[in-house]
Amino acid sequence: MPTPPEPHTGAITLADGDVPAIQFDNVEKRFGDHVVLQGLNITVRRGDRVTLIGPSGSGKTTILRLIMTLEEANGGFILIDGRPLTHELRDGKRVALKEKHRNEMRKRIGMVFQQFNLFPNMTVMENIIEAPVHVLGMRKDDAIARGRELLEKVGLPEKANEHPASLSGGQQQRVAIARALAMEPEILLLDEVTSALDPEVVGEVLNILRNVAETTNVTMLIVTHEMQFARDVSNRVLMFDGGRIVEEGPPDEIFSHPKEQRTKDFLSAVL
Ligand SMILES: Nc1ncnc2c1ncn2[C@@H]1O[C@H](COP(=O)(O)OP(=O)(O)OP(=O)(O)O)[C@@H](O)[C@H]1O
Repeated sequence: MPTPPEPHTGAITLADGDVPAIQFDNVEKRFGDHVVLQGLNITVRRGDRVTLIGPSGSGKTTILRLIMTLEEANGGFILIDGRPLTHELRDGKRVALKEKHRNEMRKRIGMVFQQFNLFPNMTVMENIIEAPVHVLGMRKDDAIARGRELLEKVGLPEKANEHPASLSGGQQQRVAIARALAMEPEILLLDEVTSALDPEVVGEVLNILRNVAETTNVTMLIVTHEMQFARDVSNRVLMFDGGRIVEEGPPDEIFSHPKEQRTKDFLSAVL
C-alpha cells in the first residue's frame, strides 16, 4: 500500500500556471549536529499573509533568515517567484548559485527585525534611502521623495533629519518599517517586531503594519507573539514544533478550533 501523504506539509496546490511567491522544497537546516528544519515544504501564494507560530526554538526565525539569505540551507531548495534563491538542481546535483544571483534575489525581500538595526550615525532619511540608492541605483532625489512618502505612511514626517538615538523604540521600529518598504519588496518578513518595545508603543507599530497589509499586495511572513495582530492580518497560520509544521489553517480555525494537542497547549500558554 502506498504511504499516505504527511497530513500537514505546508504545501498547497495552486491553480495551473500560478507561481508561488515563496516555496520551500524539502528544506533542511542544521546548526552543527542540531537539525533545526527537516524536509520542510511550504508554499506561500503571492499576497498571502502567513503567520508562523510555535514554541521557542521551533525554527520560525530560521525560516525567515533562510529567505533573507542570512542563513543557508543544508538541503533542499527555496524558490522565490519560481526562481531558485541560493541553490538549484543541475544534472541531479544541488549546486550553489553565484553571489550576484543571490544579491539580485535578495532585493525582492525586505525584513524588519526585533532589534531595529538602524545605522546609528545616519539620519532617519539616510537610513531609508541608503539601500534604494546604493543597491537599486535609484536617483537620490527620487529616493528622498519616496522616503518622505514613507515617513508619512509610518506617521513620522517630521523626523527625517533626526538620528535614531533621539527616537523612541516604537519610532525607530516605524523607521525600520519605512526602510524595508523603501526597497519596494515583493516579500516582507517580520520577525517579532514588537518584542523589544515598551508595551505602550506596541499598538502604534502594529497599526502601521495593519495599514501596510491593507494598502499593499506585499506577501508577508510574520513571526509574532501578538495573536490578535496575527488574527487581524494573516490569512494563514502555520503552527511549528521541532522544525515541522504540525497544523495549519486560517487564523479563525487555528486560534478558535485547534485540532492538534500541541497547538492547543501552545495557544493556552500564550493567549
Ligand atoms: N546561529 C545559530 N547557531 C546555533 N544554533 C542556532 C542558531 N540560530 C538558531 N539556532 C538554534 O536553532 C533552533 C531554532 O531557532 P529559531 O530562532 O529559528 O527558533 P524560533 O522558533 O524562532 O524561536 P524563538 O521563538 O525563541 O525566537 C534553536 O534551537 C536555536 O537555538
